[in-house]
Amino acid sequence: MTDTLQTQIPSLPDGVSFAYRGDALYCEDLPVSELASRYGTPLYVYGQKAIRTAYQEYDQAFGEHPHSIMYSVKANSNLAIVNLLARLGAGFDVVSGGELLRVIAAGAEPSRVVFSGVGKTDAEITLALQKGIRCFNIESIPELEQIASIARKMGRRAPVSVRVNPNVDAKTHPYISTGLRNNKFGVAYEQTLPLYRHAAALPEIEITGIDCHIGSQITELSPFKDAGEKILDLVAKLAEEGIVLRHIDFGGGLGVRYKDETPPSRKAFIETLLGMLERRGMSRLDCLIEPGRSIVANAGILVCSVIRDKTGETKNFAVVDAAMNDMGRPMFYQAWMGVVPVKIRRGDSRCYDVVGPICESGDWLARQRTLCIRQGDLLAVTSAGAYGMSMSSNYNTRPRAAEVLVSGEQAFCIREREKPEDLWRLEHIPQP
Ligand SMILES: Cc1ncc(COP(=O)(O)O)c(C=O)c1O
Ligand SMILES: N[C@@H](CCCC[NH3+])C(=O)O
Repeated sequence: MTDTLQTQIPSLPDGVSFAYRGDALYCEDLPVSELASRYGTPLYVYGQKAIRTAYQEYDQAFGEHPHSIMYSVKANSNLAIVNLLARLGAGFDVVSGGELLRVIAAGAEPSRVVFSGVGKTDAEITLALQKGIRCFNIESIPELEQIASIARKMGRRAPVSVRVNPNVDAKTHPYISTGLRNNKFGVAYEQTLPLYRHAAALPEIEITGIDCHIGSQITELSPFKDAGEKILDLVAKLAEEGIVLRHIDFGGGLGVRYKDETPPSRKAFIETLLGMLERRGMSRLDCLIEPGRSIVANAGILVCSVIRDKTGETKNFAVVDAAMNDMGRPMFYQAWMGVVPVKIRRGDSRCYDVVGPICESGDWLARQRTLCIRQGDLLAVTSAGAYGMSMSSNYNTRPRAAEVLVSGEQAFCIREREKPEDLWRLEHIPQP
């Protein structure tokens, strides 16, 4: 039962905002244990320095090349994080009217927003036209017709860029792969040129660019190169026909280290994109990217408390107060998330499955981890800044966690912990 003596400092995926000082985990200049006692658990903690650094690495890698970094809001849509990125100069990739209103509420300019998604409703298209977004990334021919018809009625011209499905394997989890022919996303490669020709003939449509996004958590450059070259072939063919684009949007998708992945650096990723443009003499094109995970994943942790140390017949369970409703990635994608102690304990360690209190066997955060813990100890799920809080739910009437943004020695509560009564606030009992 007793394994090894846990004395080593666990490795963290990215040391920008999070590091151990002695035995204690810190977010920038604050001990995470102090944040947990101040705000309770489960608690999302984000380091602003990691977000800032990631954004600036992208920005600097572009050098003088005209570019826009359109942060993909779905990764982490907290107003404070969107606001921080807006102040750094980011634009935004949104996929719903809600996300559009959210970025405007956070202080972003609608003219710096691109709107992606296969199912934009009439109400969302109307809202986006009223607000004056930078462009729609259109994903089908019927969507083009619908946007044109709404723009006509409003007496507007709609800026559009076509999201192309290049039929390229992103070599990632099938649920987060989006650029294969059988995925629902984008316009089929072969249909793209006829669609542009048709769009160019519509007076309500203003063609601005071309777009592709082939998936998420991509850890090699080759899928980006394969997709990029195919898109640039289209740009060249369009130019021959007199359809001149202003921008090319290579989408997001750059992976991060959760465990031992070695994704390309942000710099290498951008150099690859710019290299492709230069080789084709297309350097005048404004270059857009839509990163989400690679800006926020390693800028956040999810702090939880051990409720029970439950020794099973065949397994030990560390039952914690965070669950699949707080962090769904393990359940959705069998994703490996790091789990580290907030204060390192010296002593005998055992092998645990780290699980939540929800009534589902899929409610696990990590499996087979060697930990030295006691009831009441704090653990941190690492790399939790992306697709954590933004995918959370209230399943089992569990109030969502609080969120805190740390800057040096200062912590700011950027979302209060929900109260149970918040959860039924919109519900009504019919009168008998
Ligand atoms: C259209 C679009 N752009 C950008 C992103 C951001 O992807 P990532 O978080 O992998 O950078 C996504 C999500 O995969 C997306 O669907
Ligand atoms: N939710 C996914 C990423 C999806 C990207 C959306 N296009 C994840 O947690 O890995």
